[in-house]
Amino acid sequence: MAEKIAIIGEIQAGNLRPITLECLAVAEQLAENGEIMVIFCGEKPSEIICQEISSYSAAKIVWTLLEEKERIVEIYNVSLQTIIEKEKPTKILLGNTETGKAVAPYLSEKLSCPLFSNIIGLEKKNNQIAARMSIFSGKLHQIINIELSSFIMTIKPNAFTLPVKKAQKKITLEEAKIDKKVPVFPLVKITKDLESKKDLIDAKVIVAGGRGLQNEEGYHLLQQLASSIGGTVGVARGAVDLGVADISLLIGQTGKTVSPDIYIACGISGAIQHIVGMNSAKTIVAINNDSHAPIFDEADYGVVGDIFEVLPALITELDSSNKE
Ligand SMILES: Cc1cc2nc3c(=O)[nH]c(=O)nc-3n(C[C@H](O)[C@H](O)[C@H](O)COP(=O)(O)OP(=O)(O)OC[C@H]3O[C@@H](n4cnc5c(N)ncnc54)[C@H](O)[C@@H]3O)c2cc1C
Repeated sequence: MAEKIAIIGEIQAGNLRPITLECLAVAEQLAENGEIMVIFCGEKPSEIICQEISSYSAAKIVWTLLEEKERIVEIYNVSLQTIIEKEKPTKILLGNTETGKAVAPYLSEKLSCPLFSNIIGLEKKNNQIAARMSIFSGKLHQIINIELSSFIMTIKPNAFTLPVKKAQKKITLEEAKIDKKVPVFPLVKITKDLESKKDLIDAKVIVAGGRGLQNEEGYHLLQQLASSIGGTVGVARGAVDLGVADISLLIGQTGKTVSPDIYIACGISGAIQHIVGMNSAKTIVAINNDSHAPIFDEADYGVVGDIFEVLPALITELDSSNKE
């Protein structure tokens, strides 16, 4: 059977999320000479996004529009199901993101298609696929041999290198018209998260703070450091409990899972519920006044010190080197 791989694309604030390209990297590994398509549910991809996708191996983009009041999981899932039932892909790839985690189990059940989630590595030999899966909140990796021709797979953000760009080619752009049903639970209101300008999940540099921030002044220092280094602010539970930061910035078991290139943990003890959300960061720097804090077991670089002394010094140093 010829491979036909569908990727569920994600657009945020008009930009293609890196996870969509990471799914393309996986699709290229799986497809060999098969067809790859990207499906966008919600908005029409811009010309720039179409051009970007056409530089990789995708041959087709299918999109469908959802009005703001229709952007709820119930309508989103049914719309995707309709497109997939028409396109009949052999494999479906999507990010292990908040969207992906809401869609993948639904599609798996409705299409009676097995789901492999949180994949961080892949090897294909003949017709057998060995997929590395991150399980138990990242504490273990499980390797599974897949001999099925059809499946759904969610890809952990930042686990795969982006595919190599090729010369742009012509790509088919097709709108899917879908009869949307009236939702059982209508949308009341969408509230925008004003604080986090960049999504934490896609951030390459994260400056995170915990209870050690102590007060608004500590949180302000964290924001200043983030701005000096071009990073995004995240927090551990202690900072939320202090009342200085919004829960939408929480990283960990009940918060977001992040995998940035650099993670700077300021006044965070390193409880397991926090660690599971950030331990796949490439480089971890910890600043804590307790040399025995468990966060130092995870850190590549550590500073034992008071954040009210270390952060101002770091900000001054960074700002002066930024000016040079
Ligand atoms: C079911 C469950 C789910 C949870 N989910 C999450 C989650 O998703 N994310 C999460 O973060 N937590 C989560 N928690 C809470 C978690 O167990 C910890 O309580 C929490 O991570 C601790 O946050 P913290 O590091 O900010 O605070 P603390 O543990 O209080 O640590 C503060 C640290 O700051 C240091 N410090 C204090 N003052 C200074 C200073 N001036 N300079 C430098 N260092 C200083 C201290 O030495 C200490 O190490 C969860 C807990 C449960 C039970």
